[in-house]
Amino acid sequence: MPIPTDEQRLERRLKSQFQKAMTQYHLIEDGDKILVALSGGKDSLFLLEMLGKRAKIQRPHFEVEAIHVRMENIAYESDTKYLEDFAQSVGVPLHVVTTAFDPTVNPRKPACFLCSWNRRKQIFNLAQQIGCNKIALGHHQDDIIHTALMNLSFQGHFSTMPALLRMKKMPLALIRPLCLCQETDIKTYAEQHNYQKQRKLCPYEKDTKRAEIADLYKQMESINPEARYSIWNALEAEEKLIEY
Ligand SMILES: Nc1ncnc2c1ncn2[C@@H]1O[C@H](COP(=O)(O)OP(=O)(O)OP(=O)(O)O)[C@@H](O)[C@H]1O
Repeated sequence: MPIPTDEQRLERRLKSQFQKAMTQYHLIEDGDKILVALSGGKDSLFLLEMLGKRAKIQRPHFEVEAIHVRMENIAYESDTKYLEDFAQSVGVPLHVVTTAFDPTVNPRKPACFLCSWNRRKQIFNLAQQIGCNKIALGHHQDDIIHTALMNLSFQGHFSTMPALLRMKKMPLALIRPLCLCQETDIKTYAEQHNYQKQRKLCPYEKDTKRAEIADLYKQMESINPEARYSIWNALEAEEKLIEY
């Protein structure tokens, strides 16, 4: 048997982590209709590719559509044509929705909050309109760990963005199928597969606290290369990864 190349090993690892997340956190069931939230970044592109390809396999049988939300008043240059072609190449219909928000209406709410609130609203509305029961987001394991450290440092509780979150007020669940994948692996995969980078020009984007926490986490990993697994096991043990 030929020895697999680094590229093949990476692809196998990512696929098996994706598969493991699906079963371990009960992310996908037969008959699901999933709406992938596609920002155009490497993570949600990779998520779309994985779900699009997985949907072609017999069991579980599920359908996939995607949404990309464009914020009219933010100079976030997403190449819509590229996203449409990408979605088509993995056999997923893409909905492009354009919206806007007024940052002056409620000056006490930061622009980032208003922007993401509006984006979420569009995603939830479309999911319900087209009969989706799940929304898939492109957060990976590093995002989930950073959020846990943020909540611990600033909110005074141990919690994070769960892999599966069933909404209480509507028949919808949020899923994060990349929750076991590491950011560096997705980045390398995206480079190997020539994913096109989207240019972000958001004037409001300066979440310095999150960037500082990401640096802190790097330091933790340099002290203990197993820190990732330790934090993840703690989240598992405290049942923070599935919310019914
Ligand atoms: N404009 C958008 N349209 C649709 N979904 C979005 C949009 N922006 C973000 N999302 C969803 O929210 C997730 C987290 O958003 P975030 O801004 O942290 O990601 P990103 O760094 O822009 O891109 P990505 O996570 O895709 O690499 C994305 O992975 C995606 O699923």
